[in-house]
Amino acid sequence: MRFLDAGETHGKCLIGILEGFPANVKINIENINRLLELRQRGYGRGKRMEIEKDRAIILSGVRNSYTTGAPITIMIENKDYVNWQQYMDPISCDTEVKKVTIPRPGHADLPGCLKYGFDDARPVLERASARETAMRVAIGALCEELLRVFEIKLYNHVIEIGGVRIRKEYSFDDIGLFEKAQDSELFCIDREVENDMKKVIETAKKAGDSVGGVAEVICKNVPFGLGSHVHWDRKLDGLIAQAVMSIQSVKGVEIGMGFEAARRFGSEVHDEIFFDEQKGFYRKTNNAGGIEGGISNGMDIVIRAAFKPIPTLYKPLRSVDLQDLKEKEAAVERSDTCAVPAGSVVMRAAVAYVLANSLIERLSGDSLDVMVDNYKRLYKE
Ligand SMILES: Cc1cc2nc3c(=O)[nH]c(=O)nc-3n(C[C@H](O)[C@H](O)[C@H](O)COP(=O)(O)O)c2cc1C
Ligand SMILES: C=C(O[C@@H]1CC(C(=O)O)=C[C@@H](OP(=O)(O)O)[C@H]1O)C(=O)O
Repeated sequence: MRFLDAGETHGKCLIGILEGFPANVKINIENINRLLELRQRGYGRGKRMEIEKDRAIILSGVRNSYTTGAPITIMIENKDYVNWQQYMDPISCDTEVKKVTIPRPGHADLPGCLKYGFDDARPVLERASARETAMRVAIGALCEELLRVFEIKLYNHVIEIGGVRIRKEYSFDDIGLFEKAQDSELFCIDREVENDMKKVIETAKKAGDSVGGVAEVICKNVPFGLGSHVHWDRKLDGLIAQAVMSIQSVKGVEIGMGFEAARRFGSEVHDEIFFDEQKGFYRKTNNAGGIEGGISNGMDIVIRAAFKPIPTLYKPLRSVDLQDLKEKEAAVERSDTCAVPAGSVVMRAAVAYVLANSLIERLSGDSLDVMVDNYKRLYKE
């Protein structure tokens, strides 16, 4: 598969085209809209989320709720466009009014202007904005529709915000815990700690500051054999890392034990191999996070990402005006204070896309029936 998404944060809409998705997969549009709604939630979001009500409008590639194998086009409307058309209309608009000439440290403003030769960061931030992640979530949700047929399920939750970390020890088998986390304001399994996380966000907001954090995605029931050890660009861990790292504000990606493995002895890290007539090969631990040698090993795939704090600060950092090269306070745009919960949903979508793509490759699927047959042959016989 491949997908392309387009659209500016204050433009008319977002468009995504997903090509190579197999035919005959039943799509429940409500599942897609539910993930879109989850992405909009999360304590610490700004005023924009009060304007938008993201809904996926499918324009092609699906007929009577079944995919046809043709490219799937999705549109998500930007409700804020009515307030921006005079500054964003593709053919004729006022480009003098919404100029951003003092780049925000940490955003794409300065490198974007330098690279594209602009003295106004408006065209840069319009596309760099994480508004675009709404489409990535719609695409990922579509991929989850395929993964669900093979009982592969993904869960996202937040484990740390601004240095406040969940205290709870949890098992990846406790699915109820992760499902319940979706009902909380920060997608957190530890309600007590969640209050402390909210306090950190409040403190940042009052100070005109921002906070980041860490989110985790757990993928259950992933069959062995996705990805490959043979080429660098087919390694599942590499593909996941790229997809997750490309999310706005992600600065670190871990799989399984991640960075902690670098501090331990091999005997404390590697998951010993056992065999049982019923279960086949199995492990008692999953420090590898479900991937060895770039190939899924049949255990849960566990990914964590570190999100840096939001770059727009209401109490701005120092910057330099692109017009007169004088030191000034960075520009302030309407902004979130913390986007880690939303980021966890985007992360889940990014991983869903990679897993669906690898599954299609593995089960050589132009249509779902072929994939199901191949799945049975490989995993059930
Ligand atoms: C869901 C989400 C919402 C975000 N909201 C904002 C925001 O309101 N203001 C802001 O300055 N950055 C926001 N960001 C982060 C910027 O988009 C991001 O820092 C910027 O595009 C630069 O990319 P980089 O952080 O990957 O270097 C958000 C990120 C995510 C994932
Ligand atoms: C629009 C979304 O997030 C936006 C991401 C974003 C940024 O700079 O990344 C800046 C803000 O944009 P605005 O100035 O329009 O409020 C966020 O609201 C969204 O997540 O759907």
